[in-house]
Amino acid sequence: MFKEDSQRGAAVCSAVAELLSQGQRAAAERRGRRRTGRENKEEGRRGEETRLRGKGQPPGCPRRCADMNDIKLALLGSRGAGKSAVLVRFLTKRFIGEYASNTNSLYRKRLSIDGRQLNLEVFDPCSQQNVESRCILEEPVDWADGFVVVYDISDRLSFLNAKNVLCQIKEARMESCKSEADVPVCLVGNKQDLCHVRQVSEDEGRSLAQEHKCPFQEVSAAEDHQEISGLFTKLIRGVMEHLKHRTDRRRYSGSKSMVKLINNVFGKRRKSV
Ligand SMILES: Nc1nc2c(ncn2[C@@H]2O[C@H](COP(=O)(O)OP(=O)(O)OP(=O)(O)O)[C@@H](O)[C@H]2O)c(=O)[nH]1
Repeated sequence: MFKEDSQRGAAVCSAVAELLSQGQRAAAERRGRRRTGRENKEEGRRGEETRLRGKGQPPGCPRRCADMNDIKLALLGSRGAGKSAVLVRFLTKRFIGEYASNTNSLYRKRLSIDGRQLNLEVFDPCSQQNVESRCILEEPVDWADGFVVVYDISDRLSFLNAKNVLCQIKEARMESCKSEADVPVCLVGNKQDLCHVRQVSEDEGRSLAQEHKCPFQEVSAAEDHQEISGLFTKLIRGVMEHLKHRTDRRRYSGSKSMVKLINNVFGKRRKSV
């Protein structure tokens, strides 16, 4: 059981590290510096799908007005919790059933919320990669504006992982941006249709969300679209509000410490390359 827990923890760690490493490449592009051979190689390997667009401004600068319409979210959670299913339900209203687990995906969609045209990007990391080489962060990162943390109500370990992830996000935020409001996050208890084999009560989910002051919803990606849509819309509104009030995006140290903290929890040591 411990081994499985540690594997799941490693998977979450991998997801965050991958997210951060993508932000690192985007930050490098923004600074307009030449990328190293290693970065070019990695970029080529991952292909177009996960490539991020540079914004032409250095990390730490406030967003320009146009950028306020670019919303970036990331899904985090245990392997098999239903991250892809939840996301695809939101984006396409469909439930496909099986999703590729061995690739990272960056989904893009234009949508309108409260009369504003938004460019949404959602990063859905694969949680099965080798963690060893990925828990490394040495450059500024500036990517996700909000997080969706997903667990499976029929899998207690996935709930415990979600708890850890929420703590990491909070701690990293406090460390990097003391004066800033918490980063928008929502907690999703997926697979509500499996309530006959439930291992996590709805009250537990709700009280965890209250503890972290984030919205919570139990959903079934297999059966329902409305609740998932409502949850994402709420999160995106939160991100829009958050971006409006944010003038200083000092994610550098926060992102570094996020990886460090996650590594601490899951027993990984930082390495240099
Ligand atoms: N019964 C039920 N099954 C679901 C639901 N959502 C997802 N699943 C199933 O759970 C399995 C995992 O779903 P994914 O969306 O691939 O989970 P994931 O978190 O993206 O997994 P990784 O990509 O491996 O990290 C798939 O077989 C889905 O069909 C749900 O709401 N109800």
